[in-house]
Amino acid sequence: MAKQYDVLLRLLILGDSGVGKTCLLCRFTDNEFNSSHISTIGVDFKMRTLQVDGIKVRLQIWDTAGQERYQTITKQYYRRSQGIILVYDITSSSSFQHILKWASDVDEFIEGN
Ligand SMILES: Nc1nc2c(ncn2[C@@H]2O[C@H](COP(=O)(O)OP(=O)(O)OP(=O)(O)O)[C@@H](O)[C@H]2O)c(=O)[nH]1
Repeated sequence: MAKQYDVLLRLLILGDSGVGKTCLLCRFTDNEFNSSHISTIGVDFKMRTLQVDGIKVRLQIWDTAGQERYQTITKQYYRRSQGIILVYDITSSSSFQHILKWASDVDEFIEGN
């Protein structure tokens, strides 16, 4: 059986609740958009495999809940990822300002572990 991928990369999406993290991921993996907002509970993931310079790269992208009450769960995934995508809503300045907080949380968690 042909190998399904050559490289596996784990990415994590972070940002305030409602900024569009799940929608962004659904568009990227399934080319779909759903206008209803159902908050992610804890974490969820989707995959997409791309060809990059002849190499099959499988992206395993973890979508996290933006709500504060899930942060104990979502922080467990910081260390397991090889890349982090920080998302904000272009119509919400507070969600943009909070990007600094998300980034410093990641730094803090990674340094402490
Ligand atoms: N107009 C517009 N609305 C969007 C866009 N992306 C997402 N939305 C809407 O924003 C709302 C929230 O989107 P989600 O993707 O569920 O947000 P989220 O960041 O995953 O939220 P949590 O799971 O609570 O952290 C939904 O009602 C979407 O329809 C966009 O590009 N344009």
